[in-house]
Amino acid sequence: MKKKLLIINGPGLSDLSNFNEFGHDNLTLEKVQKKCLETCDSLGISVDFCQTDDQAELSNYLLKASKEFDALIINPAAYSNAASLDPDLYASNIEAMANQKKPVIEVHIANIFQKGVNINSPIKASEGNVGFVSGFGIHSYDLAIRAVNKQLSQKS
Ligand SMILES: O=C1C[C@@](O)(C(=O)O)C[C@@H](O)[C@@H]1O
Repeated sequence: MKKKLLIINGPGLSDLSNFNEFGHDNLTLEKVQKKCLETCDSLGISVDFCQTDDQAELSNYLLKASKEFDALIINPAAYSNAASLDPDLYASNIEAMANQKKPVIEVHIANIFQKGVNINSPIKASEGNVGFVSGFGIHSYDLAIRAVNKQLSQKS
């Protein structure tokens, strides 16, 4: 049976035009989605790709991830530094995945540690299997999918 991957995109990511100034020209979420679907297809992974600006919806997706999916890739976007996000809610769902040894990768289009980028901090989880890819534009997602695929194939 095909492994199931959920890719969640957080608030603001429906419009990627502000990435032009970081050299990721003309990037759109549709292009990112297309690339992800192609990569998953070539690796034999089934994928759901979603975006939300709403915290409640995001936590529903996270709950779904740990119950119904084998792996999660998440771009938390503004939530990685927003004071409004409940960090326990976020961390507990991520850890629910990690506790089941399901790979989780946080991705960012931009390098969030780059000078001039607002201060962000990556997911903090106590379990292993949580990775991080940042700064490679559309390729951040591609790299994350390939890493997830490796981890999933080592498990089976
Ligand atoms: O919304 C975003 C996008 C982002 O997550 C990225 O993909 O590069 C980086 C964050 O700093 C920013 O708040």
